[in-house]
Amino acid sequence: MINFVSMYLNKLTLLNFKNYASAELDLSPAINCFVGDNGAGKTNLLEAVYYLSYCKSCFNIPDQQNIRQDDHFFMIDGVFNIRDEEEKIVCGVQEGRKKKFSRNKKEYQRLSDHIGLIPVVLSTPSDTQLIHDGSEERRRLVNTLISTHDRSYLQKLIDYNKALEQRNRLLKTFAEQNYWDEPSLEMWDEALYKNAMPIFEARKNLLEKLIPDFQEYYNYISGNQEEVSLQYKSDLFDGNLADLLKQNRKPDQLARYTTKGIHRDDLVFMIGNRNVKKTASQGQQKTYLVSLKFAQFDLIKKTMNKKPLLLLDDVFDKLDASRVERIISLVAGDSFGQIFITDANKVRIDKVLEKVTLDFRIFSVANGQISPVE
Ligand SMILES: Nc1ncnc2c1ncn2[C@@H]1O[C@H](COP(=O)(O)OP(=O)(O)OP(=O)(O)O)[C@@H](O)[C@H]1O
Repeated sequence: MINFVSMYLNKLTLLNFKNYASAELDLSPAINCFVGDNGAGKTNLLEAVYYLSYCKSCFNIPDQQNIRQDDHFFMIDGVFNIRDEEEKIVCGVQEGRKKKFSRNKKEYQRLSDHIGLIPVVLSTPSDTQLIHDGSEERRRLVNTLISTHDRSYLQKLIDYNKALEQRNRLLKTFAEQNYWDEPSLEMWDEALYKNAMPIFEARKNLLEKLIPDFQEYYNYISGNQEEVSLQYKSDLFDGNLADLLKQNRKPDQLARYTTKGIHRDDLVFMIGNRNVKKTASQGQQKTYLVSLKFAQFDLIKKTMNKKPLLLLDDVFDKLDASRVERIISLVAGDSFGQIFITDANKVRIDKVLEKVTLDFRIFSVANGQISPVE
């Protein structure tokens, strides 16, 4: 049996963070539920926990915008229990100053040194962007997942993107000035295909691990109602990039950009033989995305030997009662660690928790005030 590193957030203190002037929470090591009306500040609490893990907002909101309106700084203070030791993580942002991030009062010189200490997985309604937005969103997910355990991956991606930018610039110049210079193009080809192959292999490996777990979760949550698939699409399945670039000189010349490569990679989300984006119901889309997050959770758990904190924002909305029940039976089992759940529907949360045997705490959230529900 694997012994995962024990890890949970014991106490969370906020000062001037979003709609919280000040708040202090003593948390359960198992399940924590935040209930309250729309706009009360439930998601803001999950965002604060996310900050303590990734040193930034989960919604790409600039730090300064998270300072409470009319205030000049915010502070998020988390007391964790990691391997039975107390660890204090503090994030402070002051207007016009560099963000400060510390562990046990020692300030980090590089925020990247902190990433990985406390992994979290967040499921939020805005995950639907993965389905509805362009392929860049889906590549970002894959890149984030790989870079959590492969530090060299991001550098290869940066090098690839730099070469791609230069090559595209060259193709544009050729077209505008009506000439063609094969050797200077070949120089960038080499930088592209050298980096493309390991990136392609890393993505292929990741998806080979992720897809079976994802399908298993989807089947379980949906009660085996639908068959799902997730497919990795890449030009590199058609041959190596060196050959593809050579074969596509003419299309590149006409398009004025590089038409083949891993910058075009995508994930195809299907239920049965239908594309999720076009035909899946909101509940099916939700099930798809939540299953993907759970598979992501398993992957991080296996690679880092830690159970990430699981943040479930409004996860039950749009799901029928049996799907809700199966999700809760999953997260309240042994496989998961500390969980944070938000819901605007208190009745649903009470019902969901009826069968839970783990320790849980419910907090009522209203206008940036939090109170434990006895
Ligand atoms: N910098 C800020 N200063 C003050 N208030 C802010 C700031 N940023 C966001 N808010 C407020 O936080 C509230 C949104 O909180 P949050 O998204 O956590 O709500 P919620 O309880 O999750 O709602 P829902 O159920 O609709 O998802 C809004 O009222 C918003 O105005």
